Amino acid sequence: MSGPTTSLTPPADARRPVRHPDAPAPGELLGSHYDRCFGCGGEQPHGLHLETRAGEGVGVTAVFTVKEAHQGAPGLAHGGVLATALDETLGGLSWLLRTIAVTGRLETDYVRPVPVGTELHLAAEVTAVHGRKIYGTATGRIGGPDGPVAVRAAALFVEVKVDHFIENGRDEEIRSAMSDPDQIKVARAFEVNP
Ligand SMILES: CCCCCCCCCC(=O)SCCNC(=O)CCNC(=O)[C@H](O)C(C)(C)COP(=O)(O)OP(=O)(O)OC[C@H]1O[C@@H](n2cnc3c(N)ncnc32)[C@H](O)[C@@H]1OP(=O)(O)O
Repeated sequence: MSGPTTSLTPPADARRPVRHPDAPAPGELLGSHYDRCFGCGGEQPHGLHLETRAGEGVGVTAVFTVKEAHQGAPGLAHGGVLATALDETLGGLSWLLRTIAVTGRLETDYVRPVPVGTELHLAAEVTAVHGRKIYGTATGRIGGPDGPVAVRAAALFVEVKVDHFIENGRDEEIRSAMSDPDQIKVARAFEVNP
């Protein structure tokens, strides 16, 4: 069979994830990796404005407030928006490994409806690493970190170099990002072997 292995179960010889020694301290706000990001960008008016913090171990937490613009059914969050919130939270794990990685696969379970106005408390952790593959899980709870689980995800991220974005992104945004010293700083922070 050709094509990628799509299993979200880490292989038997996967290694335990290790928090990078220079990872942000537990509780520290990670900040946005790109200010126009739909998930976390402060300059993205249509975005989710997710704020993610480093957690203990190789974990992060985030809070997403479901707004009127995030509806699918009347008064309820759209499933795709919730998947985005999970994806973005899982993306924040890059800061703890100090590895740039993109989503290869994301599986989402929708456990209960999420009304507009809800504060969704998200938590994600890396569960295993195998070569360039980073396995993670995430949950979203209603109203607080111990609230009822509304959504769950399992994901496989694949490590990439900064070139992944330079080679594939639209020229206009790449040029703008490359001329922004803050953006260069973010990219450098992840480049363990520049
Ligand atoms: C600065 C931080 C930036 C963080 C951004 C966070 C934003 C939130 C997260 C996102 O939404 S990222 C955007 C959505 N994702 C993408 O746009 C990724 C699009 N896909 C790709 O670019 C490529 O398919 C990918 C980089 C994922 C893989 O291509 P490669 O050619 O680099 O990988 P390769 O085919 O060599 O596979 C490497 C390993 O990963 C496995 N793999 C690759 N794609 C997979 C997949 N889709 N599902 C499962 N496994 C996959 C593959 O089987 C293989 O496993 P083995 O090492 O065991 O052989």
